[in-house]
Amino acid sequence: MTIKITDIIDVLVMTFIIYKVIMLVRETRAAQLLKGLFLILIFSRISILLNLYTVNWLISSVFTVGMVLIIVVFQPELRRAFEKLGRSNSIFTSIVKLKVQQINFKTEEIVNAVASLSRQKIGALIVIENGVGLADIVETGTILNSEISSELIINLFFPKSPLHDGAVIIKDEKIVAAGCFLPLSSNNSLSKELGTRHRAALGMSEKSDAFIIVVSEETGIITTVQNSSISRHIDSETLKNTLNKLFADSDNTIFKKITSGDENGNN
Ligand SMILES: Nc1ncnc2c1ncn2[C@@H]1O[C@H](COP(=O)(O)OP(=O)(O)OP(=O)(O)O)[C@@H](O)[C@H]1O
Repeated sequence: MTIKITDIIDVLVMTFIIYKVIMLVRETRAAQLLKGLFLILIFSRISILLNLYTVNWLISSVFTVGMVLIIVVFQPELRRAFEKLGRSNSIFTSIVKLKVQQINFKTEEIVNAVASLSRQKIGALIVIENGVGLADIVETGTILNSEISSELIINLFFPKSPLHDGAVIIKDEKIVAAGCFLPLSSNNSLSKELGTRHRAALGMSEKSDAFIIVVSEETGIITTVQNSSISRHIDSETLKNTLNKLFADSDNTIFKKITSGDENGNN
């Protein structure tokens, strides 16, 4: 006798179904009943094997009527069991919620830091890594690998801080490095009022798909740069929406759909 792959699938599916049923009815009145049904099934098989036709007929009849009775008598338990089954994807939902929280937290910390730096007119250059790796840029600065926090970002750009010169690099949930040197753009059409900080941001975006935030030391104006495109006079709300979308997009497609609005359903 050869065992086919479908036989294995068959056994696995049945094992899974039985396991699920046991888990659903465990510690309910229905558990006792299931044991009873199981015994009746065994007796039914035995009666077939021993050719006890009348006994088998009786058992089959009891079984059929029993099935109807089960549905009537155990209606509340069955309802609860199906409700439980409906909630069984709650682990998945929790993971998604956690991911949304992470994104919201990260966005909030960055936006708060940028808003504060802008108010205080402290120059800043923040690079958020996207699809293209920035290991070579990270190497030019000081490795931090710290949790993202607005206080840390503000501190790093504080004029007297040893790492305030250069760019902060953010990757996933970490501030990877600070004081990094970015490639300067040689674009001649860049406005004359924008100096080397902005030129460095543009240069970085010409070489990668990173999202770059610049805070001007002179004016406090917030500028964002991505794919060689410069957006000036960005307010906190716009930055928040852009970052939420950026982080959601860089996550996998399942999270993408759900995180298009924040936890409360607004964006
Ligand atoms: N290649 C670079 N990589 C990273 N940071 C740079 C680079 N070039 C300049 N910077 C940062 O920019 C600062 C100088 O900013 P500068 O005033 O020239 O630029 P800016 O675009 O006019 O900005 P701001 O409006 O803040 O004055 C430096 O102190 C340094 O922190």
